[in-house]
Amino acid sequence: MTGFIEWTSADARDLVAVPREWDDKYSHGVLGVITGSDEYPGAAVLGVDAAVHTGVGMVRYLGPDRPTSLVLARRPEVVTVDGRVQAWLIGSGMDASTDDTLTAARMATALASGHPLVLDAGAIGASGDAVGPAVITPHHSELARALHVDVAEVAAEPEVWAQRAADSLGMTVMLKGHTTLVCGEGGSFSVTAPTSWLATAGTGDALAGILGALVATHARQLADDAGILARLAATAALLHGQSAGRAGAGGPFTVLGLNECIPATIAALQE
Ligand SMILES: NC(=O)C1=CN([C@@H]2O[C@H](COP(=O)(O)OP(=O)(O)OC[C@H]3O[C@@H](n4cnc5c(N)ncnc54)[C@H](OP(=O)(O)O)[C@@H]3O)[C@@H](O)[C@H]2O)[C@@H](O)CC1
Ligand SMILES: Nc1ncnc2c1ncn2[C@@H]1O[C@H](COP(=O)(O)OP(=O)(O)O)[C@@H](O)[C@H]1O
Repeated sequence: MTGFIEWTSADARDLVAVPREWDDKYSHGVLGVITGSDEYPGAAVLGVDAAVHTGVGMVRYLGPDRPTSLVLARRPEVVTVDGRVQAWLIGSGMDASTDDTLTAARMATALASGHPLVLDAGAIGASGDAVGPAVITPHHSELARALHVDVAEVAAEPEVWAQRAADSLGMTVMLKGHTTLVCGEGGSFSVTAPTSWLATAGTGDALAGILGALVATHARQLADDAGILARLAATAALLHGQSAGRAGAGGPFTVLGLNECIPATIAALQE
C-alpha cells in the first residue's frame, strides 16, 4: 500500500504507557468520556470497559442517567462526576446535535478544552470545533459523510481519502475497515485485522475506548509532540485486532470478551 507503513507489535510496544512506581491515578492519566445516549447506552459501556482494560489512571464518564447506570453496573471503578481530565473520548453512540442540553454543553467544553481528543461516530461532524490535537475514527460511511463524497469513492480508494481527510481537517484520521488506515502529521500507517469476525456491532466503540486510554496516558507527550497521535491510533488498532483474535481463537467473540483479552494482549506485547 503506497506510503502506508504496516504497524507491528514491535512498533506498538513502546506506545503503551506502563505506570511507574511513583505514578498515581492522576499522573497515569484521566480519560474523560462523553459517549452513549438513551438510544445507544451500550456504546458507552463498551468504550468505557475497553478503556479500563487498556490501563488508565481513571475513567471519568459524563453522560445521561441510563448509560451512566449501565456503565457503573459494569465498571464500578468509573467516576461519574465532573473533575480533572487529561484527554477526552467523545461521540460513540450519540448524536452531536443532541437536544440533551447538559450533554451538548459538556461536549462543547471538552472540544474547546485544548486537551487531546478522540472523536468517534456522532462527534466526527464536530471536529471543526476541536481546539487540541484530535483524532477522528470514522468507518467508510462516516468519512464519506464528513467529506461530502459518495461512500463508493471512499471504498474504492480508502488510502487517498484517509490522507485527504487528514490534510483538509488538519487532524489525525483513523479510517476503519479490515485494513485500518491511520494518517496524520506523525505518519501514515496501516493495520491489517487478524480476523474478520470484527465485523460486528460495537467493536468500533471498543476501539475508541482503547484509543482514549492510550491518548490519556500520553497526554503530556502529546502536548510536546502531537505527531504521536498517529502512532497511538495505529497501536490502538493493533491491540484491538490482536485482542479480537485472542478472544475468538479464530471464531466469533463478544465485544466484552474482546475487552477482557486486552490485558493479556498488552502483556504479550511487552514480553
Ligand atoms: N450497542 C450499542 O449501543 C451500539 C451503538 N452503536 C452506535 O450506533 C451509532 C450508529 O452507528 P452506525 O455505524 O450503525 O450508523 P451510521 O454511522 O449512521 O451508518 C449509517 C450507514 O452507514 C453504512 N455503514 C455502517 N457501517 C459501515 C462500515 N463499517 N463501512 C461502510 N459503511 C458502513 C450503512 O449503510 P449501507 O452500507 O447499509 O448503505 C449504515 O446504514 C453510532 O453512534 C455507534 O457508536 C454501534 O456501535 C453499534 C452498537
Ligand atoms: N471485515 C472486517 N474485517 C476486520 N475488521 C473489520 C471488518 N469490518 C469492520 N471491522 C472493524 O470492526 C470495527 C467496526 O467499527 P464500526 O464500524 O465503528 O462499528 P460499530 O459502530 O458497530 O462499533 C472497526 O474497528 C473496523 O476496523
